[in-house]
Amino acid sequence: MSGLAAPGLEAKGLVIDVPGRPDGRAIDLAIAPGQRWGVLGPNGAGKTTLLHTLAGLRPPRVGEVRLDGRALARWRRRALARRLGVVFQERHDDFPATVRETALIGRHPFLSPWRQEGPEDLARADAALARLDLGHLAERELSTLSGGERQRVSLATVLTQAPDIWLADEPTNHLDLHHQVAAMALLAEQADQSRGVIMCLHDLNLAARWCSHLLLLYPDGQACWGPAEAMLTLAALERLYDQPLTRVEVDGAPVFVPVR
Ligand SMILES: Nc1ncnc2c1ncn2[C@@H]1O[C@H](COP(=O)(O)OP(=O)(O)OP(=O)(O)O)[C@@H](O)[C@H]1O
Repeated sequence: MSGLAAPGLEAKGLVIDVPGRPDGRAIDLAIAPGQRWGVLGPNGAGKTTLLHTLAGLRPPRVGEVRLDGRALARWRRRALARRLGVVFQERHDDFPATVRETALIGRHPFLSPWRQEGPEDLARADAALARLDLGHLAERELSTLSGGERQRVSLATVLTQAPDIWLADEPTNHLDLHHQVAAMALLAEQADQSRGVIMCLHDLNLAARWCSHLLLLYPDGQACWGPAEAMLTLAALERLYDQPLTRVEVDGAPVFVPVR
């Protein structure tokens, strides 16, 4: 399913629908194959709302989202589910399922209603679980996992799906340092395979290190976006978080440290 033809997923004059908030600035951007977009903003800025709107899970207030030039509203739900993969922030659906059964949900958009998963689907799920260091937990009930293990199952489920566009809501949530880097490396690898990636992040330094493009989302509906290096200015980030910062450089990449 890789090999997405440009322009990928596009926001056209998009205003997300955050109740009680002014429209602010309409968003116009394209998540092209190979790009790694990060969405930054304080709590409540609308990052999750934006991601869900881009995934077609909630309607925009104004404007539209297009995939391959066609409005999401004109896509069949199932066709969209094959192309867009969402890593949700926290899910506690908690209907009984093992880790492997959960990863296999990634194959559901590709199965006809009467068809069970086959050996190829199982192989994809097991490969994804192995990639996320979850092979030894494949038979475990999801409800027994730690927060970080659950987060890795969410990533493994979308990896099993292998969508053209990844929409990841805080993909490093609950992850230890090693697995944070592994998750970002996985998303970078997906982009390298001509997939589009957009992720909401709270960690400025992961964003600075791993994102090719950034969208800064302000709580009043204002927004700015562009190539990461152009967005990573001290003034813009301090205003975004209402927090004084210091900028240093490590291995040629900027690192932002909060000033106490
Ligand atoms: N159904 C709703 N009714 C009223 N307000 C809502 C509703 N859903 C979301 N909101 C509000 O919309 C705003 C944006 O929420 P959203 O979850 O998109 O923010 P976020 O940037 O992802 O935040 P966080 O960093 O805390 O995850 C928040 O202020 C939230 O309280």
